[in-house]
Amino acid sequence: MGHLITVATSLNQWALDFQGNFERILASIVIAKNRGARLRVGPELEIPGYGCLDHFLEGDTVLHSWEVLAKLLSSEEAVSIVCDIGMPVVHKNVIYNCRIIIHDRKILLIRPKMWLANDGNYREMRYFTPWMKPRQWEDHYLPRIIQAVTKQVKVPFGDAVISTSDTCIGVELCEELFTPASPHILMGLDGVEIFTNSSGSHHELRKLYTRVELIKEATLKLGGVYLYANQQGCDGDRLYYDGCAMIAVNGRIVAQGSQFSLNDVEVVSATIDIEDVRAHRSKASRSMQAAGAERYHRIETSFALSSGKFEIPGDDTLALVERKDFEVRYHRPEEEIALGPACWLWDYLRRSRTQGYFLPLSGGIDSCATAVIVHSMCRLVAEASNRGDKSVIADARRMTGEPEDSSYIPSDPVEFAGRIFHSCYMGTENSSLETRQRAKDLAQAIGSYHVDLNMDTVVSAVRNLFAIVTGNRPQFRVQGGSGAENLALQNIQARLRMVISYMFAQLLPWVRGKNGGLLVLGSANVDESLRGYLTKYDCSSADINPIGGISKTDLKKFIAYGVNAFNMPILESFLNAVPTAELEPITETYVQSDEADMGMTYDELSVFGRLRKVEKCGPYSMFTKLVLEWGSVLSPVQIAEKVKLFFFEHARNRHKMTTLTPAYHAESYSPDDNRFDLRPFLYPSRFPWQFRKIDEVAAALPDRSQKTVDRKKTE
Ligand SMILES: Nc1ncnc2c1ncn2[C@@H]1O[C@H](COP(=O)(O)OP(=O)(O)OC[C@H]2O[C@@H]([n+]3cccc(C(=O)O)c3)[C@H](O)[C@@H]2O)[C@@H](O)[C@H]1O
Ligand SMILES: Nc1ncnc2c1ncn2[C@@H]1O[C@H](COP(=O)(O)OP(=O)(O)OP(=O)(O)O)[C@@H](O)[C@H]1O
Ligand SMILES: NC(=O)CC[C@H](N)C(=O)O
Repeated sequence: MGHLITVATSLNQWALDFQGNFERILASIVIAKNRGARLRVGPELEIPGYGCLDHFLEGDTVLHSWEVLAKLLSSEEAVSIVCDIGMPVVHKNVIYNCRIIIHDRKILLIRPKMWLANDGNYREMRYFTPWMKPRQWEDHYLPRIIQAVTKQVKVPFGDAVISTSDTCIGVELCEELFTPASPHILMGLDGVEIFTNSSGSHHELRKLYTRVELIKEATLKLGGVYLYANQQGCDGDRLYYDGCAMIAVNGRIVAQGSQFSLNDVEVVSATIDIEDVRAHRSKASRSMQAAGAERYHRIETSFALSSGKFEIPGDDTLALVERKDFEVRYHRPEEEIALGPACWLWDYLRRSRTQGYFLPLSGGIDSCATAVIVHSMCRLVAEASNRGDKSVIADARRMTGEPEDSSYIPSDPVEFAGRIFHSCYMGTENSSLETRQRAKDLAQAIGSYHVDLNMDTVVSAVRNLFAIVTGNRPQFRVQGGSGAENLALQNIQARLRMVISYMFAQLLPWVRGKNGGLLVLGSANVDESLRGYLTKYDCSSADINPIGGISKTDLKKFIAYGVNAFNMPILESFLNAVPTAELEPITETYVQSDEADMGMTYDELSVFGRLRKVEKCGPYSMFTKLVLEWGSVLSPVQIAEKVKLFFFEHARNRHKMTTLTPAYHAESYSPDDNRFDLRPFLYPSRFPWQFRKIDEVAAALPDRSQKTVDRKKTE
């Protein structure tokens, strides 16, 4: 038998955008056929989009999905190729997450998902029921709109495989690859040689390694071809699906698509010799297991994926012949921050049909990181436009108010930023020249339309109003005011910045002679949110936040990376600056620093954050873990004090998380998503029971910190 040309796709689907989703699926089929492929695999639930969430419970979503499938089945494009397409199907009144395998205007098989994703962001059990009958199938009676096209009344529904005249294809859905007893194992032992995997898998920093290892492992022991398709882009929520379609053969990745890209449709192909799979499987131990394996029902078809005779691939496909030396590309976490949130911001902007972004730019690290991510977005737009990407150019023209047929091409990221990105420094008498200048310099390097204003009159107006109404004039601490007065005077500055931001975001396009409005960007990072070190309804309240799921430690590394990657020396000065909110008057003896104010360093805060979110520690288990981690530098009693402070602040400020801005989901934990982080927001924040236990254990433990320091001194 000859070579097989196989493809896997990444599609930028959008939940409930049936028209757009249909067009992208069709475009991917056309590209696959042009490459000579006879099997096309698409992402999970690609017809309605993976992220429909509770809309999966609406009959409309299933109805419109069938309508789209009917159009695909009747299209010329989808003839002479096997297509594996995803949508929800109601079978005997139960909703399943399905793959529909079609060929030449017929449905061959509907394969429901058997192991659903239900952790963290995944809530498939809320909408779907898993298929509970392994290796069994039954008749599914088709809706009449499909019967009219396929002339079939009923089709097989269940856990079966497809037998072509040259090989056997088995279907796997996303999470099924992640389970210990994946379906591909039994299917492979029963002679399935090609596995398709249709995924709706989202980006988290450093996650690609897991996915790649699982795909390699799936075919290393078993032998086989694995076609991995995934959604790509922001489909209407915090998640960014990070594409990276892949093809693996016998434990090696032989083709890989982009992880982050502005492409709407990407098709990854490889030409494979199926004999390699057979050779890989000729092992006695594997044969013993295969001989005793349970059988799968085969849906028999007479078409073939290969030509049936040996032939040298043509010049156009030769380049795709599986390469033994292919190396998987991984991005460093800093690059992931530069690219993932940037692509997400682009999809959000074009899909919301707004005219750009507005960012309160303070001269500090967090809003700087947000600005650099917008810069990265502008670079991606310029690269795509310079490559001639029509859809990116059309979107850019629309959002900048250029006519559709104008000659405008956003080929320069700085010029483009000048049109769609607006930054604003909102100074008060407490602001320093340094932060103001840093904000200005950064805005200049990025090209944003920058506003530098003073808002003291606004702050004084509110302060005066309060004094007139109550007869009391609050003072800062350095002026003799109480803690409550000091805090209220700080918070009003921070909170007024939010109000001013929305005014400017709404009207800056008008000032510049354009229509529409801007989206306000927030820049509270995950650690500060967990600790509650922010003012409720200050600039942490915005429309969307690209860095809300990212820790301060990772953001600092990202800015350091940006110095060279984006050729921006100005970023150095952000890294070297002492973080301060500049909300209080500075005197010769009093300089406010965030770390002193918080009672912990940002590095310590990131460790608390990791233990709280990833390792799911309560106060006591965090204390015991940190005694092991920090015991050589801090005494158990010192660690106990820090842990108690963190939990006290976390609990006391938890109410702020109920109003945090929706943020790009970057780690396994999203502080802002209240569907995701189900916890109360009124806590006994002094945790008397828990803290007493920590104190008792800390007092009884030996202090090893001093000994280590002494030993170091003598070394
Ligand atoms: N249990 C509860 N449930 C629901 N709501 C509750 C609540 N307790 C207070 N509240 C509400 O929350 C308000 C208090 O919260 P909030 O107004 O945020 O004020 P608060 O947390 O008291 O102060 C803000 C903190 O953030 C710090 N900050 C501000 C700005 C920038 C930076 C920085 O450098 O990054 C730091 C500032 O130094 C201070 O420590 C109360 O007035 C009340 O309205
Ligand atoms: N002077 C300012 N001008 C414009 N925006 C500001 C100013 N000060 C604060 N902001 C906005 O409020 C947010 C929170 O301010 P805060 O002082 O708490 O800094 P932060 O959380 O450490 O962030 P950053 O590192 O950006 O300063 C900032 O990220 C910024 O968007
Ligand atoms: N849609 C799914 O089944 C995704 C689940 C899988 N664990 C992932 O993160 O990719």
